[in-house]
Amino acid sequence: MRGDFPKAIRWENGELWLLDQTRLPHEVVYEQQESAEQIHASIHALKVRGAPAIGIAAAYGLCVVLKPFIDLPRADFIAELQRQADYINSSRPTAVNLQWALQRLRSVADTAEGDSESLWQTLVIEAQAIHAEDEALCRGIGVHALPLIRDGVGVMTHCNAGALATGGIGTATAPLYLAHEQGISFRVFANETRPLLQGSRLTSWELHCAGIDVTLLTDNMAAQTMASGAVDLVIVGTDRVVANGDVANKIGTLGVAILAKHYGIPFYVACPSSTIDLSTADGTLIPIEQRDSSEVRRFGSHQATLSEIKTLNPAFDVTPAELVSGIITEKGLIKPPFSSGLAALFDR
Ligand SMILES: CSC[C@@H](O)[C@@H](O)C(=O)COP(=O)(O)O
Repeated sequence: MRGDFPKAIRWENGELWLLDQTRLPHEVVYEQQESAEQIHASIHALKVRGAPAIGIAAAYGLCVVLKPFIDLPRADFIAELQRQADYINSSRPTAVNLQWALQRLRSVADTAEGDSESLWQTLVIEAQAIHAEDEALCRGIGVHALPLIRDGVGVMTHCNAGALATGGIGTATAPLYLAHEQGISFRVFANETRPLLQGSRLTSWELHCAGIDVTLLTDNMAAQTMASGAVDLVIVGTDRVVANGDVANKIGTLGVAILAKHYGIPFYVACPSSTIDLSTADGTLIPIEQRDSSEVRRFGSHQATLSEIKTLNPAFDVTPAELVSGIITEKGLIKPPFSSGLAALFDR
């Protein structure tokens, strides 16, 4: 991946700047985030998106929001922290990294010594640690998934689990970037990902910028492409993996997994351990974000149907564990049955 590729999140001199991903690939514009309402809106509108990136942005965002309160007595500062964290956490329900990152800051506040100002500095250090760790976790995922990318393979992916969705080289894309660096020749099929087109606007753009051979498909071309024999494996990211190995990811992932099963193509999920939620037993308990109907009625900025037509717009679906061939984390590849392998990641 080229060093000058735009980063999703920049923390500079105590300021939070987010790349507005809704304008990609045509415009690269950063917006400074200055209030809780703005941060909430940026996450909800998918200006920053992808599970790890949402967590990082929320952690920095909480620091931005708390800065004006550093003169408060410590107990009042902590009360404000809890209130603002709850508010930012309500911006999107499915990606567990959002609550995970905010919980890390809450826990720091519970244990750190000192007045509100020094507590604020500690929160900033924790947010920076979350960001730096995510960069390392992406690379770790890439190292463990690299053996899957053999010379000549075709890889299908869905949505964007790339650099734009993380603090590093992405999750599903991490082995692709490493394989490309090593001169391995492979081909990527990026599903367009209706309704918000993360596959066409983001994944195909970021892989193309890196010089990776990427072919864009509309979502309804996935079956035919698999049937043609062009796809050797699927790798997707995830917003939440739960204790039994069920996987929530962008709407359409479940269909790709069912197709992969039909054609005997391995279906892998790549994620950092921060996306694993052992407190949720199975996928039926994962909250699925329902988004505004207007996103389905539109194609890009074009109104594609009548505004009175009813729609469905779940932003995510849940792929049952039995359709997943392996879960790749920074610690290695977990094979089914997943419950014990996932628990072992957390020494349980
Ligand atoms: C490494 S990101 C993994 C997932 O967050 C990604 O696949 C995804 O579904 C993103 O959805 P989005 O709605 O764009 O935030």
